[in-house]
This record gives sequence, C-alpha cells and structure tokens, in this order.
Amino acid sequence: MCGIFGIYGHPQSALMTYYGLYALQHRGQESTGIVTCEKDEITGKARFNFYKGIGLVADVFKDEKIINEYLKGTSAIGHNRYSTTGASNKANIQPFVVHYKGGNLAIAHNGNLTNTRSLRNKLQSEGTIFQSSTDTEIILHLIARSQKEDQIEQIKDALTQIEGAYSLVILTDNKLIAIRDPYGFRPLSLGIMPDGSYVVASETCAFDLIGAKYIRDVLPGEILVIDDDAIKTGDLKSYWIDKKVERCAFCIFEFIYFSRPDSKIFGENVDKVRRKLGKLLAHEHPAPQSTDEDKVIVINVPDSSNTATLGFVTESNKLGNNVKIEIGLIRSHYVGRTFIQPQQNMRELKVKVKFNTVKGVLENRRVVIVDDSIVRGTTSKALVKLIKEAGAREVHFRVASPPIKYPCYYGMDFPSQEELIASRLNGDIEAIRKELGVETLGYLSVEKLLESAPKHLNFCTACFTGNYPTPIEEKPEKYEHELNIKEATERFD
Ligand SMILES: O=P(O)(O)OC[C@H]1O[C@H](OP(=O)(O)OP(=O)(O)O)[C@H](O)[C@@H]1O
Ligand SMILES: NC(=O)CC[C@H](N)C(=O)O
Ligand code: SF4
Ligand SMILES: [Mg+2]
Repeated sequence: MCGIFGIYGHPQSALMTYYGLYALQHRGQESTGIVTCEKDEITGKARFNFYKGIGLVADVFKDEKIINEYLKGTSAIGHNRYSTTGASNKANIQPFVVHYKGGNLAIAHNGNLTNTRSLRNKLQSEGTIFQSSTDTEIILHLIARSQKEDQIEQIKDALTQIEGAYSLVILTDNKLIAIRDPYGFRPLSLGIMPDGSYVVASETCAFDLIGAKYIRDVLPGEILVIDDDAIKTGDLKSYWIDKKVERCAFCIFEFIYFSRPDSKIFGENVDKVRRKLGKLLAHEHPAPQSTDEDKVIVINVPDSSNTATLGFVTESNKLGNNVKIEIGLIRSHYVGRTFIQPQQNMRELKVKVKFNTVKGVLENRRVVIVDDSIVRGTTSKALVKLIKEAGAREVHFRVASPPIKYPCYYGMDFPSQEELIASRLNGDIEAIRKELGVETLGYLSVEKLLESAPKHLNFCTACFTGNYPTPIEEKPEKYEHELNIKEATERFD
C-alpha cells in the first residue's frame, strides 16, 4: 500500500500535497509527511522544508500554519505510510530527506524491496550508517554512492541494484522524478493542474480532489522527469531502468481491495473491475435460492466490498434468483482500516468497534455476506458472530477474491503464512467454512479473478497462486532490521 504524491511548479504545492494525501489516506494510516522545495529569493538556492508525524493526514497537519506558512515552495512530495519493512515508528516516517553531493534529495516509496537484506548487509559492512529500518533508505545510499556524474544516471545506477516493487517520487533541487519498477507492481499516475503544473499520485482520486486532469500512467520501468523545462514546453523527459523483465506484474489486489473505486489504476476504473468480481462470484457461488415468502438478503461489508456486492446482487437477479440488497452492517467512520493496524490484538478489538449490526434487517433472515477478501479471518469471524447474534437464521459467506495462501513481499503487510487462514487450513474450504461458522462459503476462483481485470495486462497473483514474478530467495521479513524487535512491534499496544 502506501500513498505517494508529487507536484511540480505550483504556488501552493504543500496545500495540494495535503489534499492529495488526504485523498490517498486509505493507502496508509500509520504516518504521513510532506517535503517542499523552496527557492531562496536572494541566492536562488534550493531549501527543503519538511514536516512528518505519526497518524492521519488531517491530524498531523492540523495546525494550518504548517501547510500555509512553514512548508513553502513550488514543488513537493508526500507520503502516507503503511509499513512493510521496518516498524511503524518515527524514524521510518517518509518522505526521507537527505543532503548529498548532488544537493537536496527527498524520496517517497510505495512498494517493498525483496533484496533489502543483502544490500543492507553489504552497505553496512562498507561503513554505511542507517537512520531507519526501512527498505526505502537503501535507495538513497545507492544514489549517494553512485560514481556517475549525472543525477539521473546516479538514480538509474541505484535502481538497477534493487529488486522488488517500487513506485517512487523523488524531489531534487530542480526536478520531480516519478518512477515505477519494471514490473509495474504498484500504480502511479501523471496529471496536470489547470495552471500547467504537473502532479503524480498513486491513484487518480487524488487528482479529482485538486482539480487535476489525468494524463497517463507512469509506465513500468519509466523514470519520468518533470522540471522547469517540462512546465514551459510540456515536454516531459523519460528515461528507462536498465532491467529487462519477462512480463509486467501489476498487483491484482489493487483492484480487489487497495485502491478506491473512484480511481483509475493501470488504465482501468477500479469500480468496473470490482463490479465484475461480484458478478462472476454470483456465477461461481450463487446465493441460496430465494422464495417470495423468504427472500434472501445480501449485505456488504462497508466500504471495501460495496461495489463487489452491487455486482453480486445485480447478477444474482439477472440469473433469476431474486435476492434483496440490504444495509445490515453499519460502520463507524472514526475507525481506520482494521487490516492495516500493525498489531493483532488491536485488530480484533477494532472489528467490534468498527461494525454494528442492524438487527431489524437481519433478524430471522437468510443472509449472504459479501466481502472483498479474507486474510487472517479476524474480520469475517467477528462479523459472522455479530450477524448471528443479531438473529440471522443462516449466514452464507461470499468472497470476491480467491483464498490468500502465500505472503506478499511487494508492499502488502500480509501476516506470516501460518497466520493466513487459508494457508493454515491448507486451502480446505470446508475447514475454513467451519472455522468461520457459516452455512456456506464461496471464494472467487483465480480464473474468474483474472477474467474481471483487463485482459491485455499481466498481473501478479502471487498471494493466491504462489507464482512470484521476481526472485524471492531472501523472503524479507518486516522487522528483521530492528535493533530491538520487542520495542518496535509493541509500540502500538
Ligand atoms: O481476514 P482479515 O485479516 O480480518 O482481513 C480481511 C479484511 O481486511 C480488509 O478490511 P479492513 O477492515 O481492513 O478495511 P476496509 O474497511 O477498508 O475494508 C478486507 O476488506 C477484509 O474485510
Ligand atoms: N507499503 C508500502 O508501500 C511501504 C513502503 C516501504 N516499504 C515502507 O515500509 O515504508
Ligand atoms: S502478492 Fe498479492 S498483494 Fe502482493 S503484489 Fe502480488 S497480487 Fe499484490
Ligand atoms: Mg473490509
């Protein structure tokens, strides 16, 4: 996950970044930060200002003075973090800002590197001092140590050494650079503001909020440079990462869960794909048959399964099973996404705090509940319990994605394989059904998942299939670079 944003050539770059990050809040809720580049009026020299904190965008930047007075400058980058390498602590808040032989440099990363261990060991043995326990910091050291003269060449040099998933925004004294790894795991889009300044963001919903127009995606393997020249001429320069890959591997989970339905990613509307997931789920695992006296009700798990539920219901009715869509769960909007909370004990509590049932709707009914995914099973188990307690006669669970059996090493903080319910129970659907305590359970197949997404694209499906598109010999672990694992993991208790 993680939300990244960048803007170049705008008088209110910090404010636009604030709004951009606000729209991307769903991608990371642990910490946030903004870096701006300000030109000194007299010397013309660039100065970087930054402000970062633990928490949500609106909380960290609560004091308006930070955006309006302190974070001056016409270019900026920002980051919302959902940690995948390194604890959820202050030292790991992005963007990272450094000063090196090429001037100021700031970086924000969405994704996860798969060769962090070997690179970090190598750099450390050569004397490098690390300030954080993230994978992202490695990129900075590799840029700074490059022997190349030209800054873009230094960046290219660094990128050929890293492996895994990375969508990046880099801010320098005179450029905004947007990068996507050659596999294109994570999305990154380019847009233009009405005043001609350029923006890049993880998802296009950030453009809608600030009035930017979507131009195109940053392409897999592309290093897109936006500078004063680009603003004047409209001619953006592209460079390419020197690494050939057999095929792209766009993260299909972006369509299932990560991205907002009002975004366009990988050139496709998320809403459209999500509806199709629901539609095909209705074909593969129909709701139990309704009768006129006993209509089956279908409920969504707000908000991430809303669109798939619509698809499921519309298709069920088309197929002749007259089900009724209902709002049976009410979500408190003051609780964050439970799944991205770092600690298990807090996650369970938050499911209860987050959802309540509408008893009048559920009482004595046969209920189909549609969710986008089951990871550990924490949410689903708790929800089934709540729905049964509300008096439902039967509960049928439908999942708009296949069973998650393998860990993700590319920017999704899936738990260890033992914690994944589908892996723990060896993919035995009947055993999962029993554990959830439902009458029937149906997951979408990998085949239908791929049918829902644009056919001409190549996707990563590793968490469902175990087919990792890149080498993963190192099997990176989130906390392996912490000096004090206990302290690092208990911070949110
Ligand atoms: O099996 P689990 O480990 O419980 O995780 C699966 C749940 O996590 C996500 O929801 P989450 O509540 O995190 O966020 P959302 O509100 O965006 O759906 C997802 O939509 C599932 O409901
Ligand atoms: N999910 C992400 O994109 C995280 C970015 C980076 N790997 C970090 O942990 O900070
Ligand atoms: S393993 Fe799953 S979540 Fe990770 S990049 Fe691949 S499809 Fe996305
Ligand atoms: Mg959910």
